[in-house]
Amino acid sequence: MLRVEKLQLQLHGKSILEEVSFDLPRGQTLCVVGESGSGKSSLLRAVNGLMPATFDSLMFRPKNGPSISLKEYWKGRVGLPGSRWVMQDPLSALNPKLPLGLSIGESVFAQKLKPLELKAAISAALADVELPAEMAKRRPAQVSMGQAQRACLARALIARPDLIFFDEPLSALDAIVQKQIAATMKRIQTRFDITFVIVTHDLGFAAAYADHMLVLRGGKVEANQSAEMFFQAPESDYCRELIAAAHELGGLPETVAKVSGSKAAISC
Ligand SMILES: Nc1ncnc2c1ncn2[C@@H]1O[C@H](COP(=O)(O)OP(=O)(O)OP(=O)(O)O)[C@@H](O)[C@H]1O
Repeated sequence: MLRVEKLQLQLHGKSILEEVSFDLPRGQTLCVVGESGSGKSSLLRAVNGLMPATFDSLMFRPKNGPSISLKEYWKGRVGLPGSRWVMQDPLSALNPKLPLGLSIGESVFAQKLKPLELKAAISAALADVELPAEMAKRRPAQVSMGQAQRACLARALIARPDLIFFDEPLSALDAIVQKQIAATMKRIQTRFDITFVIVTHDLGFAAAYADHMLVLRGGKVEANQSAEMFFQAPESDYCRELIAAAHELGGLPETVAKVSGSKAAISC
């Protein structure tokens, strides 16, 4: 549903992304990993037309329509039709002055729902992310970080997106809440047939979650593989080293086979 061929991004004369390609089928998850500064967030922005990238081809196929060439679509607009974002820090993503219900409802204001319909849609979105309807009245300062991130998920979900971009969605949360929200994400992905692109530093999460892996290093692709192949037979020494390091730190499940690392240097 999202195919990117040879995307290049230069900012102020510096190469940020070089020949990045991937092809993500509908309903699946691409995890984008790589050390800090490798270009993960820039890739999400570039794929949404928010940065001046060049590419051979960038095609997006919404659920109920033919493929769209984003080069054409972006004449006069940005973003991908039917997509939403969930960011790393839920508290800065939500308006502190607005009750959560209004922040969630903002996503569908353009649909001009009647007040009762809007209220029902907000309650349903909250229920989808396992929050009670009364949360709609609370402001961000009156909820936990995990509840705030669930509200951000509800804000994305209420618009019934085809695709959600996540930028480090769990990194502001403790391990138990991470696990619970990851389970909610998986459930809503299956239920609503949504495609996910997730930037993460957490290889353990990627091992449990990804269908495809895109590993960036210094703006270049180190691996573009199915997750199964990536964890069994990674494409480069650097990726072997990443997996070995995650094993050493106890960040990968035992079911992921150990691969022997090389001497590739990893910085964070
Ligand atoms: N607007 C910008 N202008 C100039 N350089 C930028 C801009 N945005 C990002 N960069 C540079 O692009 C490179 C990649 O940054 P990016 O934020 O995409 O990395 P990242 O992999 O997402 O890092 P992190 O994991 O720390 O968030 C960095 O060298 C960064 O300084």
